[in-house]
Amino acid sequence: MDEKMKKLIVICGAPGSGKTTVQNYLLKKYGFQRVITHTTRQPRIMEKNKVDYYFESEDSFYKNHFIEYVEYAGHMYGSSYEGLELAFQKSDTVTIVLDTKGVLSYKKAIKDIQTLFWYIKVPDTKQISGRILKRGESEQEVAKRLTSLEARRDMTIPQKLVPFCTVIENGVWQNTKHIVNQTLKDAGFKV
Ligand SMILES: Nc1nc2c(ncn2[C@@H]2O[C@H](COP(=O)(O)OP(=O)(O)O)[C@@H](O)[C@H]2O)c(=O)[nH]1
Ligand SMILES: Nc1ncnc2c1ncn2[C@@H]1O[C@H](COP(=O)(O)OP(=O)(O)O)[C@@H](O)[C@H]1O
Repeated sequence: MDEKMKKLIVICGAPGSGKTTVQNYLLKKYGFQRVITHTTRQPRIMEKNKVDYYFESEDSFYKNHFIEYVEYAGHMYGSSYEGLELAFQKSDTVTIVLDTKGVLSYKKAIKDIQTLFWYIKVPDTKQISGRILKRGESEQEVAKRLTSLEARRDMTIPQKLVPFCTVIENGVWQNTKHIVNQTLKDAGFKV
């Protein structure tokens, strides 16, 4: 594929802010592909291996060729060169969900691809735990993730991301869809 055709949308934000919901909207409405990343955490009820993540053991995780990897709330997460390549084989625009630390590493590593960076923000953070609980996780699990150092860091946009990251407010979903469409349009995507 011509490198100039390739486009990447990097999505970050707090747990439960709607990163996956926004990504799924992009896949459904625009036919973009998602970059599947790797994790050592257990799959949630509806999650499937090789669709939502490559679910890895502590050993198999380190066998991948990572662009970057992080520890987040006690589990490992990493994005591989293979995952990115596979997504680009299927579409010239792909999206990836990362934590905010991974965004900085990714930005440094991937320089030849036109990239949009989005930080998903919930206007009222009190809504977050309610939204996550609807996803079917236990209250204990949700509490552990939300109180982690990484989740607290990602609850607001880190200063280093401000110069290049577009903040997408995810309050009422109907409005979010318009914001996403408009943001793509502003970036020169045909919508
Ligand atoms: N740096 C990095 N972060 C990742 C990767 N894959 C997922 N994440 C992030 O890891 C964090 C935890 O993800 P997850 O367990 O799915 O929880 P969620 O944010 O509540 O949906 C989120 O901030 C994801 O964006 C990766 O490959 N690299
Ligand atoms: N605008 C919204 N209004 C209400 N619920 C939402 C909205 N956006 C996402 N959700 C719900 O919030 C929960 C967390 O969203 P999700 O996309 O899984 O978050 P993340 O990937 O950031 O952890 C899901 O149950 C999802 O259906």
